[in-house]
Amino acid sequence: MATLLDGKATKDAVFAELEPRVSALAEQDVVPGLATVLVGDDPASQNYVRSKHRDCAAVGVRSISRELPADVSQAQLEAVIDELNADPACSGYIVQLPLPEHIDTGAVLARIDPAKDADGLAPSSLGRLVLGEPAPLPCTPRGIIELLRRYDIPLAGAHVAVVGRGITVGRALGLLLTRKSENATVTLCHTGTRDVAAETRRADIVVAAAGVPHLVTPDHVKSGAVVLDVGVSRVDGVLTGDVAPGVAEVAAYLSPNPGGVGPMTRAMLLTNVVEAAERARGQVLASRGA
Ligand SMILES: Nc1nc2c(c(=O)[nH]1)N[C@@H](CN(C=O)c1ccc(C(=O)N[C@@H](CCC(=O)O)C(=O)O)cc1)CN2
Ligand SMILES: [Mg+2]
Repeated sequence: MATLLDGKATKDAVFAELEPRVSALAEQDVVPGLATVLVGDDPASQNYVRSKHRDCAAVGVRSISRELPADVSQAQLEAVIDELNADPACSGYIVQLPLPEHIDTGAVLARIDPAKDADGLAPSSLGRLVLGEPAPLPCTPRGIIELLRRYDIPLAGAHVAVVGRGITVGRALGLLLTRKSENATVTLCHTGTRDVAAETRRADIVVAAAGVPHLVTPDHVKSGAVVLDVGVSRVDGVLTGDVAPGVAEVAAYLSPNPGGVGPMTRAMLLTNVVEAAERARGQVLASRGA
């Protein structure tokens, strides 16, 4: 049976490491602040936002909540973005996705001050990632890499098959993994891929992020591979991942869903916020010549 990659325990370890950094900022009268923008009343999104606020309390980060009705206009939503961009108590913020259909999501993300982009999903942050320039990193891909690193699973030279080309996971993960610091070789599979199983069977690491319940079955995975289940679907109200149960008998390591990459996404969000506060503090000191 595969060894489970425990995202919850790893998130707790990341939080324990953040606490002294938050204390060091507090000694300089800086309290990092994370704001969340939630539009509408989707229960899953409400749940994710609630857990982000709980995480803030656990680590000593101030949290700010903006909740807007599902029929909010583009202009009203953008006014909230402008407020957060100007709010000195907010070190970083996220706009919970997905947004309602009538909202131009790209325009909203493009309006986020890049210095406050806690999600790393603003176009300027993704552009900087493509160019190899420092930028906040998208939380789920960063969480995947951090989870592998903490279990000593090597990426350099590894063949990683990513299934799913969404911006929040698959496409951004491909960019992170092919940086020189990771040096992995990536195959990005999507709905146009002729034979997904043939691609994943060649891989040392399979990341299933398509949002198709139990898409990855044991015959998609070579013996001894590492498999991360990232996709989220609800089947009869039950959270169901992209990885079928029998995969645990073939893989050497499995990041389960729930309990794997989801908690790591939360851990990396708090890390991004603390880093944003540290950067902002560094800039204030530099401007004073300190
Ligand atoms: N602005 C963003 N929107 C969304 C993101 C994102 O990174 N930024 N990702 C997802 C939702 N998400 C965070 O926002 C998220 C999803 C899941 C989890 C998590 O910890 N899941 C638990 C299970 C929870 C359950 O039972 O429902 C787990 O995997 O163990 C955290 C964050 C889409 N939107
Ligand atoms: Mg839209």
